[in-house]
Amino acid sequence: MSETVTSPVTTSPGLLASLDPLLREWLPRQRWFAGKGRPVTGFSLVAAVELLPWNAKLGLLHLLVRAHQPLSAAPGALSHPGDCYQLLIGVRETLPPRLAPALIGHPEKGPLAGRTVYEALHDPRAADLLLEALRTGTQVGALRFERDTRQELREDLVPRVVTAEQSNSSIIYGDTFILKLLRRILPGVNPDLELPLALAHEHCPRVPAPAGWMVGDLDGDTYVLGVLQRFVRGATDGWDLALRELTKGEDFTGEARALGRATAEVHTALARALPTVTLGHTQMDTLVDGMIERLDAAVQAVPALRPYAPGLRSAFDALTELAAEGETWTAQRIHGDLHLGQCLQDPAGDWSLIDFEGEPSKPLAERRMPQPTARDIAGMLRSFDYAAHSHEPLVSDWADRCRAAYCTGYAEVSGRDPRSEPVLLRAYETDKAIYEVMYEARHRPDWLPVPLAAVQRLSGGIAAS
Ligand SMILES: Nc1ncnc2c1ncn2[C@@H]1O[C@H](COP(=O)(O)OP(=O)(O)O)[C@@H](O)[C@H]1O
Ligand SMILES: O=P(O)(O)O[C@H]1O[C@H](CO)[C@@H](O[C@H]2O[C@H](CO)[C@@H](O)[C@H](O)[C@H]2O)[C@H](O)[C@H]1O
Repeated sequence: MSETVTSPVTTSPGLLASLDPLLREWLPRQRWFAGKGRPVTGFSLVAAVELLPWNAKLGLLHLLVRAHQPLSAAPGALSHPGDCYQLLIGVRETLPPRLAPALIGHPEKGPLAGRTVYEALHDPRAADLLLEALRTGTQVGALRFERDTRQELREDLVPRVVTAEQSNSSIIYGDTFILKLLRRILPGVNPDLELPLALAHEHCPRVPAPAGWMVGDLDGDTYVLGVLQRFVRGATDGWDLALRELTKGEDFTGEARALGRATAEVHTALARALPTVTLGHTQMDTLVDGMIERLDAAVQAVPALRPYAPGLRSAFDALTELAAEGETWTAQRIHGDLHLGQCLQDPAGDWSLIDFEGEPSKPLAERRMPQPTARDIAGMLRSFDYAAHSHEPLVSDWADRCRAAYCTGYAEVSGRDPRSEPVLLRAYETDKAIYEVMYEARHRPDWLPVPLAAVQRLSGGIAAS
């Protein structure tokens, strides 16, 4: 039986006070929490909606809360209202054993005292309610659920939560749809909805079409909160597939070439759907300035980069020189964070690209700027290199062959071989490798040798093959 919203009531701030001590503990432990390393000192409520009344047998609260954190981890640093997060909080007397892992805690004060609160995504009744709200196009308080009525959305799809590590949280419905609930919420147009919608409009089959979306209307701003998308059934992601083929000693160039074709199909459709611009020397200088700033910051943070800095810098200077000589480039909307893990292969062998959110740490306006397609291509070239380096023993020419096949596939569809612009490609690959050095130093120090090996190669001036 499907759940429906019973009480479109905006909830009282007393509820947040009741949850506050529990959330301070729970939030920083979540994979998707962006403010790691700094304590949460409190919350302010941005919006709250009771999807089911909190004092009912099953209560369901939709909260947008701003976490207060000090700007640095230094003792005594002042706390500020920081990132805004989307939370779906269930309230029950007691939790059934199957929901025990979702426990947030037992509030001691305020209206929720004595009850049990938990992460409601894991509760099929809450998941059903979200699907039903999308199906029926419900509006409740500041929350608006919308759908593409051309796609059939059955009400009996059984939900299950995605347990893999991810930056947001997703629920799969009956292996037919997947709902991604964005966790760190920003006002404005979100490319994770904008680009798949634009691609669906262009009938691009390489990106699963959005079937529904969930937004919040707050103080004149719209916040994208969730996207329901066709689920690619039985899919394997490109990263897992590449590692599997490496282990078996199988050739991956056929897949790499197909991935190049898929990327070009998506780029071509995006260039049709959304504006493109020409980058002259002023615009290219601005892009290069960003690359140099990221290099400088990375050298400060990771001293192992220092010996390579001049060589890396030369990759950026070469681009500036070309721009000064009058060369121009086309920029368009791109994926923005493309790597093998963002590519899904279905059992028929067809590839789809997912996760158009861009780099989550960047502001939305920056993520939505037109950019050279070389940026996405460089991301994939780096990914083949990563895959080769995670295999023992290192198969030295595996990445080179995949990288070449990917570029060949890309050229077959787009008519432009990325290798014909080696200076641009080297600059973007260098920028990506520097980003990866920072990422690995922060999150996975064991992986640091992988981008550092690329840094060594790129600083020697060897362009992508
Ligand atoms: N349309 C889809 N079909 C099948 N699986 C998907 C789909 N979208 C996402 N997934 C799975 O969910 C995981 C997380 O999705 P993703 O969009 O990358 O989320 P996040 O932004 O949280 O990292 C992916 O790695 C993939 O395994
Ligand atoms: O998947 P996200 O969008 O959160 O991207 C971040 O994490 C990625 C790792 O999970 C990281 O990707 C790097 O490692 C991958 C292998 O694990 C490799 O395929 C990528 O090429 C490499 O960049 C990504 O950089 C980071 O933003």
